[in-house]
Amino acid sequence: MTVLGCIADDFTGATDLAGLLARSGVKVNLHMGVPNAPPTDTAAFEVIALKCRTEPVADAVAECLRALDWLQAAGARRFFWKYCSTFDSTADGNIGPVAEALMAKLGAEQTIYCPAFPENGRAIFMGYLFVGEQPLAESPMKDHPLTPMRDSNLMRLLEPQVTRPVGLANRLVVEKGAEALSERLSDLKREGVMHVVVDAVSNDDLYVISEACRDMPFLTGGSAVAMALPALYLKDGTLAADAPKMEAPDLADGAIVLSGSCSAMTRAQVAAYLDQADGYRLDPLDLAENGVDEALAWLEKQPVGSDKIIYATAEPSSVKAAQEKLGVTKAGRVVEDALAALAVKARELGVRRFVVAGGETSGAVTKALGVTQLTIGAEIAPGVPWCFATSDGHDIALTLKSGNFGAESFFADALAKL
Ligand SMILES: Nc1ncnc2c1ncn2[C@@H]1O[C@H](COP(=O)(O)OP(=O)(O)OP(=O)(O)O)[C@@H](O)[C@H]1O
Ligand SMILES: O=C(O)[C@@H](O)C(=O)CO
Repeated sequence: MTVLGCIADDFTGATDLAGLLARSGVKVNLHMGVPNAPPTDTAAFEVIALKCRTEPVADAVAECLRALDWLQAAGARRFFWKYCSTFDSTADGNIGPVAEALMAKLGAEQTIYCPAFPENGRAIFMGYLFVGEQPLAESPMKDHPLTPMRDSNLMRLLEPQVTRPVGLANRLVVEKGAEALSERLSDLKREGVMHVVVDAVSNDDLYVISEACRDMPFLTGGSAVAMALPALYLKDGTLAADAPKMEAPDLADGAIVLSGSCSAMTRAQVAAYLDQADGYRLDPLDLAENGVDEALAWLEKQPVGSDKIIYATAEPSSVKAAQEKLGVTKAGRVVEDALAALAVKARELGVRRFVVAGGETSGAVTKALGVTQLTIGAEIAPGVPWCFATSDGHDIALTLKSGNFGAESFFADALAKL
């Protein structure tokens, strides 16, 4: 029986969530896109990865409603809407509009918003989101290529995205425990507050939130607020433990790193990996004019077993220059299309391990590889597991790294782990 049906707004976010849920030992199924076939052989936790973070609002809402239908058909009665731990969105959405549409369909009167992920330095205090020790809007997220985050206050970020009132359950309440939090949520509900931002600075806070909210029909947040749910459901017998961890299949040596993330952490990771690997830099302006042939030719010349990286990762000034010339959407698209084509070429050349950095990038690459379902393997860094899939009849391993996650040595760490 599916206990929790989850919808994630990008692919790295979905593997992050699936990896944290699987830490508990329960079975997690991860689908890339809404499956075409009706649910069969379902798991306690079903996660559907969408690529809707920066889609037009109406498209994102429609796709999430389709995902909800599928998850309901899988038997789920509780649902989780996973977005980024840095609340990546614009004033138009999509976090709020999707939440309101799913709530309307489910008849849910209230939900919580908790993007905190303490193991990765995301904390919420008095409704303000911090990245490490910096408020969100002072962190490198202010320069994100698609969703620059220029305010740190989650209530102010959410308000323009929803039609119903937004409130806060602050850390002073969470600190008092699950009962106090439940009371605060009930008080807010009586006042007509439908959308409640909940503070959390530690995993203990997240546990309290899970305890208080475990039976709400609809929850929203980053991955970490869902992490404690399996343990709670196991404890009260709602769930029996399975053995979900998949041993890595036997894979050939070939590996490649494909990076389309321009986050501060990915920039450091790319620089570190270039010390040991051969690299090819993609330039969006050149791609828009001349296409991807030169990069494909470079890839063909690399030995299949060598350490190699193809990256569009660039400093904010260079991203801005490309966006000014091409427009934000086209600059992103030429890079995503190129990395997708390069992934397919790499597979044709015998590469079987793919390390991909960036959520949009991961969406483009997995789509091009025809990957629709993944199983979860070992965790490389908090929120970044190895995943296994088949592509064109071959077993492959993929890790889809959220832009900001992992240590500086992440790419080498990932490949050393398989
Ligand atoms: N040099 C560049 N100039 C302009 N746009 C770029 C450049 N390099 C990458 N991009 C685009 O920037 C976007 C980066 O988004 P992506 O989601 O892949 O990374 P991220 O936001 O860092 O990761 P995450 O969503 O996991 O946090 C993509 O659309 C990518 O194509
Ligand atoms: O929550 C996060 O930070 C990540 O899982 C993510 O969504 C990155 O795109």
